Amino acid sequence: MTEIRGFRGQYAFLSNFEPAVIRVRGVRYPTVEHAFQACKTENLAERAVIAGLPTPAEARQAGQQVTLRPGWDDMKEEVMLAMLRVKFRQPDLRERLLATGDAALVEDNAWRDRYWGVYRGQGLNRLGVLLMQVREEILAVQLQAA
Ligand SMILES: Nc1nc(O)c(N)c(N[C@@H]2O[C@H](COP(=O)(O)O)[C@@H](O)[C@H]2O)n1
Repeated sequence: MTEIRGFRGQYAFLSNFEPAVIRVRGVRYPTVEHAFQACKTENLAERAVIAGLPTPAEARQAGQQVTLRPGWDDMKEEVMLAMLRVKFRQPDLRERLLATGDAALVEDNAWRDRYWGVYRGQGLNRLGVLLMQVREEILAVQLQAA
């Protein structure tokens, strides 16, 4: 099976750090990373601060310091999936995701994240798995409509 390993270069659009406007409860976030990190808290003031941060790296850092909502660990995958569904509703991004065909999407990373990605060959690759799920969902809708 073909594998897309590492979301860089022509596949950088798969990264949560890439620009993609996401709206959650009326708030505009410039990337999935901003939106995901903001969803860690129910505190609207903290969410607003994250929404306004200039880079996804800063949003991620801010997300480590928010008042964590109860049960976050159990809901984080659902939240990530919801954000990715919104991101890939955008026609250009949807087409680029579909163009990856049936390639395995692997968030191979250098930042030692073995939950959302794979580091040095080991990891759950949950981001990659959720991206493949969104790709399947889009394809299923297209096939139904055909
Ligand atoms: N580009 C990048 N740099 C890092 O340092 C990262 N940790 C990531 N991973 C992304 O971070 C999000 C998860 O954040 P939490 O660890 O749950 O706070 C998720 O979007 C990963 O893809 N990326």
